Amino acid sequence: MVNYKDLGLVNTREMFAKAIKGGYAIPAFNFNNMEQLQAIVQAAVETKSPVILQVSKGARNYANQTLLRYMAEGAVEFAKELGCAHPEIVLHLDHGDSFELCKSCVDMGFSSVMIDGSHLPYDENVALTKKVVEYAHKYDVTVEGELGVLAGVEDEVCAEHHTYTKPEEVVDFVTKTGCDSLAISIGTSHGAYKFKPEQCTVDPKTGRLVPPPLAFDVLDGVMKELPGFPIVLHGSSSVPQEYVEMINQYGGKLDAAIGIPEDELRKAAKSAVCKINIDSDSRLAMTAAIRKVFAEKPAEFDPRKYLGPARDEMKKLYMHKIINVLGSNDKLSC
Ligand SMILES: O=C(CO)COP(=O)(O)O
Ligand SMILES: O=C[C@H](O)COP(=O)(O)O
Ligand SMILES: [Zn+2]
Ligand SMILES: [Zn+2]
Repeated sequence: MVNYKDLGLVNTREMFAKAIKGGYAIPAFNFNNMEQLQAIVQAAVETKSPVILQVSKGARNYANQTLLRYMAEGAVEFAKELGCAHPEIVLHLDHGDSFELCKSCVDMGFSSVMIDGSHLPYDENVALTKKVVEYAHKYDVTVEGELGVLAGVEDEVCAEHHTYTKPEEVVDFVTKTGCDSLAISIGTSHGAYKFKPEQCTVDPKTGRLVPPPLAFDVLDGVMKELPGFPIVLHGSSSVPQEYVEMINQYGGKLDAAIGIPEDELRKAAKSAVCKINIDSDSRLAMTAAIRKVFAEKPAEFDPRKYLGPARDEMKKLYMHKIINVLGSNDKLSC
């Protein structure tokens, strides 16, 4: 049993309270490998931003949960070496799907866990979330629950349509479970194909596709029911078209990849939305940079020569999100 406090990590409680008050959102970036983690920490330190490091089930299968935990512990020391004496780093389980998984993360030093019972019948979601909260709170680990279902593939379940969160359920859910934050469904979804082209209009200036707006009325309804309660948005990559074009230019094939416009995320970040999840954009930045090196320097075979540029591109992306979209920069004294 390791407690996250001994690893220099923090939970989300104060972080979220400050973010809601300050009208910004904390970036929750997924990581699966060293280069992503380095880029996240470098970006957070350079912008003086708190940050949430997210580990998904896929990441655990790919990189091993224990190794990722030690990497996150190393991230705290790395941030200090980079000049931030008091970094605020959360190690969070993304889309936990069982009590046992959440418990094992709490026991190995995660400071925050998500229990995603959103695909279960309401009462089962309540019971499972409550059980995780009761365990996690014993160790001061914060818990994210979820109500409403995102369209697309989520937690190995595929939903064709969004089921928006019902504002009339949120007070009951939060009261019964005791969760610390709530992920909601308002039209975002996971991955790089969030909208079909036929759902979009065309911007006459750029010729690019503009997706339908998020259901801000649902978010407003939730905030009215739960004033000041921390809300989380999953599936919030914006799928920068520069990266899609770069990938396609250098031999990739991404057709009609469309994300959430950054203006909508900016608007959400100013509200009670205090955690915004971004994974796909980092994958796109990494892939674009690697493809460029492969295309331009076909004789290169030292991984550092393409993973290095990929790391730089991801860092640029993370800094952009922090400074220009979420507004979480300059929140640490360091
Ligand atoms: O929600 C996410 C992780 O939980 C990531 O969403 P994206 O696929 O939009 O990056
Ligand atoms: O929720 C989805 C995250 O982007 C994690 O994705 P993953 O399961 O492929 O690691
Ligand atoms: Zn879910
Ligand atoms: Zn998610």
